[in-house]
Order: sequence, then C-alpha cells, then structure tokens
Amino acid sequence: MARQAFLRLVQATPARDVCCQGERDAKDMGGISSMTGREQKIRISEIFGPTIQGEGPLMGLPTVFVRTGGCDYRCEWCDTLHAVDSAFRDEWTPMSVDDIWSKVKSLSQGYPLMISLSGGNPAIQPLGPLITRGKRDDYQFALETQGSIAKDWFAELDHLILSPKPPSSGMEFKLDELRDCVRAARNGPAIAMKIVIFDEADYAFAKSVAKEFKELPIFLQPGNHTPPVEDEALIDIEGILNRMRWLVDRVAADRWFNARVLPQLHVLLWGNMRGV
Ligand SMILES: C[S@@+](CC[C@H](N)C(=O)[O-])C[C@H]1O[C@@H](n2cnc3c(N)ncnc32)[C@H](O)[C@@H]1O
Ligand SMILES: Nc1nc2[nH]cc(C(=O)O)c2c(=O)[nH]1
Ligand code: SF4
Ligand SMILES: [Mg+2]
Repeated sequence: MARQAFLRLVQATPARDVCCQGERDAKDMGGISSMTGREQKIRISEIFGPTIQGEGPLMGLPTVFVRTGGCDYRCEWCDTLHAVDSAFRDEWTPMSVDDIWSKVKSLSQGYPLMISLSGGNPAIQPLGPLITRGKRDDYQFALETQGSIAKDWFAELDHLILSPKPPSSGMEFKLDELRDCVRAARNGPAIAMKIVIFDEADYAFAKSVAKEFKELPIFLQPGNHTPPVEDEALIDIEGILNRMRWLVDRVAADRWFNARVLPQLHVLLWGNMRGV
C-alpha cells in the first residue's frame, strides 16, 4: 500500500516502560523464561499505562498493560511483532513477580484498576503467582490470548478474552485447544470471544466459532493492515473504517443481533503506536 495512504498520528510520549535487557540465550517462543532460586521469572516485553482498554468487552476501561514476550503463533497481520518476533528478543526481560508488581503499583499509583495481560501469547508464561499477588491488593486481571494453550490459572482471572485466529492470519485453527481454554477457566472469569475480521472467509469463521460457543459473547474487530515497520504509528484508517462499515452491514443483513462490532479504539486514536 502506498505510504501516502496511511495516516500519520503523532502524540506526546505516554507512560511506558520498555524492558531492554533481554536474555540473549532465551528460547524464541518464550517457553518458561528463566528460574532464579525457586521462582520462575516472567518474560516481559513492556509494561505501560494507565491507558484505556481499546478492544473488546472492556473497551474504555482504564487499564495497565503487562505484555509478555514470545508467541507460539505468527499471524500474518500481527500488530504487536515487537512481542512476537525473536528479532526483538533483546527487549524482553525476565522479571520477578515483585519487580513486575512494583512497576504496576507505581504506574497505577496504587489504585486497584484493571491489569490486562497480553503479548505475544501470555499463556506461555507462568502468570499464576502474579495474579495472586495483584489480587491481594484488590486489582483485577484480564487475559488476551489466542486460545492455543490452556492454563489452570485462567480460573483466577476476572476476564478471559479468547481471540481465535481466522483464515487471514495464516494460522491453523484448533477447536479442541480453544475448548480446553474455556474448560480451564471453570466458573472463574467472564469469558468473551473476540475475532479479527478482514474478509468474508474470516466472517464465516467467526460465525462458526459463535455456533460452537453459543453461550459466550462475541466481538468482531475489523482488521488493521499493519504498515511498514519503520514507522509504527502509521495506519490505513480508511481501510479500517471501510471494513468496520462493511462488518456492520454484514451483521445487520444476517440479523446476527448478539454479535458486537467494535474497532480498536486505541488504533483510531494513536495508530500503531506502542505503549498506548
Ligand atoms: C496482539 S494480540 C496479543 C494476545 C494474543 N496473542 C492474541 O492474539 O489474542 C491482542 C489482540 O490484538 C489483535 N490483533 C493483532 N493484530 C491485529 C490487527 N492487525 N488488526 C486487528 N486486531 C489485531 C489480536 O487478534 C488479539 O485480539
Ligand atoms: N489501549 C490498548 N488496548 C489494547 N487492547 C488489546 C491490546 C493488546 O495489544 O493486547 C491493547 C493495547 O496494546 N492497547
Ligand atoms: S497470536 Fe496474537 S501476538 Fe501471536 S502473532 Fe497472532 S496476533 Fe500476534
Ligand atoms: Mg495490540
């Protein structure tokens, strides 16, 4: 796409902490990050906020983001490559629960708000003890994951947002693993499906997921074509809005009245800027 087609968005630098002392020898996928004594460390790409949750059921809610490094997927249009691609490994830092927690407390000034655990795939990391620590201080936790890896600690979350990947991602969809994630959550968190839609095949995929998980609310999110990496704030805003309008028409024509169509609010406000 021509560079002129992208809208350049500029803003003051937000509160953000990019960890930059990565472990050179860390495994690409970010399996278990590292161990110090008996504590499993968590591989962190960035911790930032408070900002607003820009996607899905918690849209608009003040949130601090804890983004882990490493993903078992490589979606063709991933907008967070800095937490996926091993080329960014040097930015990922193994951190203890205490260190993460003091950063979160300082960013939130001790106010017990919503923490969104995202990535990469945060389900790869040992996040149970972090959730336990945060709950002691009355914070709430949401997790964003593609639903490829289930963990027992999902049951400790307040919100589980499952984002199975449609055909345009180039990833293989695994229904059993997605079911395992719902099962692992037991009766703990509120669960929602959030599906990125670029085209008709993605829309059909979302409908089939909705059929499999009738009891769960579903959010349809227009895809954002990621721009050239040399300028991360550029977006194809016309493309996003056209896709959004098409989706609204599509859902209305289908009388799919329990699906919710929402854009990525933070992308509309700040483009593909990191740390917002
Ligand atoms: C960056 S991912 C990280 C969490 C997890 N790996 C996942 O995919 O759910 C967070 C959310 O951003 C969505 N996302 C990633 N790239 C996108 C894009 N180009 N357009 C719209 N949504 C995108 C994902 O589908 C997911 O719902
Ligand atoms: N504001 C804001 N909302 C978000 N919702 C999901 C995000 C993510 O990258 O996981 C995200 C993000 O990076 N920023
Ligand atoms: S699963 Fe999520 S983080 Fe991983 S590549 Fe896909 S969109 Fe990116
Ligand atoms: Mg994002």
